[in-house]
Amino acid sequence: MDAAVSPNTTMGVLHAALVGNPNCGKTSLFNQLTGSRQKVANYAGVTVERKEGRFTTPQGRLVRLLDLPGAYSLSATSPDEDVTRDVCMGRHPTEPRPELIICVVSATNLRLHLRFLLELRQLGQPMIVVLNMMDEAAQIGLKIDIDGLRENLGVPVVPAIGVRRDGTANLLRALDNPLPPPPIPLPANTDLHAEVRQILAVYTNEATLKGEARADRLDRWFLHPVWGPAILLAVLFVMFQTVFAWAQPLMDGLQSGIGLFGQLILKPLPDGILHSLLADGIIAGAGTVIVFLPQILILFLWILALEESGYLPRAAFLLDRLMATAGLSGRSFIPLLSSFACAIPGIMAARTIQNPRDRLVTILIAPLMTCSARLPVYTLLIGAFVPHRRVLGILGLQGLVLFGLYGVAIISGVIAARIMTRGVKSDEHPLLLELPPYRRPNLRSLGLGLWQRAVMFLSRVGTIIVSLNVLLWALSSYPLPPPGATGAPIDYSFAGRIGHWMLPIFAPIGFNWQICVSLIPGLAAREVAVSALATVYALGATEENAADKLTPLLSAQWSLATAFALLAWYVYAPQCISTLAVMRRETRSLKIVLGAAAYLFGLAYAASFITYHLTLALGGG
Ligand SMILES: Nc1nc2c(ncn2[C@@H]2O[C@H](COP(=O)(O)OP(=O)(O)OP(=O)(O)O)[C@@H](O)[C@H]2O)c(=O)[nH]1
Ligand SMILES: [Mg+2]
Repeated sequence: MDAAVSPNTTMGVLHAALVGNPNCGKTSLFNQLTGSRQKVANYAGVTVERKEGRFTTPQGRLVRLLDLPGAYSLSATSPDEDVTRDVCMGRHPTEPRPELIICVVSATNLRLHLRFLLELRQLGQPMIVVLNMMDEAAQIGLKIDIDGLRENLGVPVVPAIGVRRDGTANLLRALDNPLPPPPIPLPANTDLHAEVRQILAVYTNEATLKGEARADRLDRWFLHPVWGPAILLAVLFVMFQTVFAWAQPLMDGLQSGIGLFGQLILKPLPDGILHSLLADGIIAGAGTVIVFLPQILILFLWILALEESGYLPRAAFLLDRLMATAGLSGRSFIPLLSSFACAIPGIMAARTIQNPRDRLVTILIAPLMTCSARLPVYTLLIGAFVPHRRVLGILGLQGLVLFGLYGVAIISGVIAARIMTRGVKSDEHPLLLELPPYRRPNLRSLGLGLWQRAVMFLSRVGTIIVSLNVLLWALSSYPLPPPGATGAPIDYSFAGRIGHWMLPIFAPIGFNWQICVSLIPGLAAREVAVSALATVYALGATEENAADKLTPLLSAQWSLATAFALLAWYVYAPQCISTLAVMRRETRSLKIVLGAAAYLFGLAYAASFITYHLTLALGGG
């Protein structure tokens, strides 16, 4: 291959960076090479910050590899692309200029991706070109003269398949060679577009490929002005129906498993502090939250499958009009959509938005998008208060209410954004959203994604949720009631007292003191509100195993108005501290964060107040 230069790097660590257009498979290659599990999805703008990994080539060369956000050019205009430009040009404050640029292009999208490749080539840095997605190129009959391309570009070119385990073999071999010499830059006034056309004509059979692409056929349905929105609505609808319908048997199984496990552990223990800690603090707390694992996984199964399918940017395109009503552009769609899993990646994904005003408004309304940690609270209350009934023969009422809660949150987000932007249309560039290819989700990566989610959820339960619950258990058990006291012991405890102190503030919106207590640990993680309720009710109850019966207990003790008011609270309340912390990091302003917390609390209080009194007036007392 090419002549060797800079032999010193063959001894030490080679410092390389993956650079290329969005969605060409950089992170997939990064994960394959380094064994990491960074997020991969089929739309532009998934990676928004640089990630580092290390690996060793077959010949034992140590490589430090950077995965960078995708970019369309080196004249970046959004915060995520800034990182890529700065690293490539050696201007990054903490990251030295990489010795080797691994330029990734999608073989199926050369017309777009080659332009950035030619721009990178002008940097005069050692470079290897990876032609990724060769499997899809083969499927559509696209042929590329790799040797010819290598000669034309003056840099090594290797084919790759980012989603196959052996798909990086050629790249690994190329990395074992001495560093290639830097390419000779084209004359400064070269028309890069003309150059791309020339390369395509000479080295590929692109012009001879016939027939309408599958994407165009599908887009005629999915982007149709009438069918498009109807399909989108149907997809979301089915999604929420299945969250209840498919999860129920699994949840019942888990519930009985946890019940049995509890009995097994608790039976030999005498009554006392240890028994109460285990039964009311840990098993009641963790058990009530773990039961929601199936629902969370079903929701994520949908999210992961949709992310891989290529449908999401189409949905963004359909909703561009709705976004314009809010004064935003379709570019805010993906950050907002990511917030349905969790607001934290959603707020970070706002880095892909160029316009600072749009970026800020998107960050401010991201917490209104229903994150998955709210699901346990929603389904606990829906399970307790909404009858398990069918509407119109096929639709489950519970799934319908859940769909409604998500809908209300989205509409509120649109209204809030409209107020913040004062309805002034965004001057963000018109939505030039790249429509990725449609792709059947890969079962292995779906399984892996779900596994990761399950591990994350369970480790959250095992760490933050259990510790907060044990703390709450202690606060709810001590101090012990004075001798001769007549009320329930929890009334005399710290938590009981705190709950009673908070009551005057929250009584007007229908909350009882138990709910007030659960709101505090819920600030750290929303699911804890559920486990906290379980603990507070278990300690307040006289019968055994009160925790298994949280659902019937709530439906017996709370009014419908209280339950609906709490649901309304959770639609709006800024419950999770980590979200506020990320907001602070991304906006670099405490004032903005405090403002966001204040507006969300205000909204939550007002919504609960209205819901409570409206339900009471309609006879839901
Ligand atoms: N069929 C096929 N799909 C691939 C290949 N490499 C990546 N993908 C898919 O392409 C999509 C994009 O992959 P990513 O690795 O997230 O792309 P990226 O370049 O990191 O994207 P950004 O972070 O947005 O810049 C995902 O759906 C991957 O599963 C490949 O070689 N073949
Ligand atoms: Mg990426």
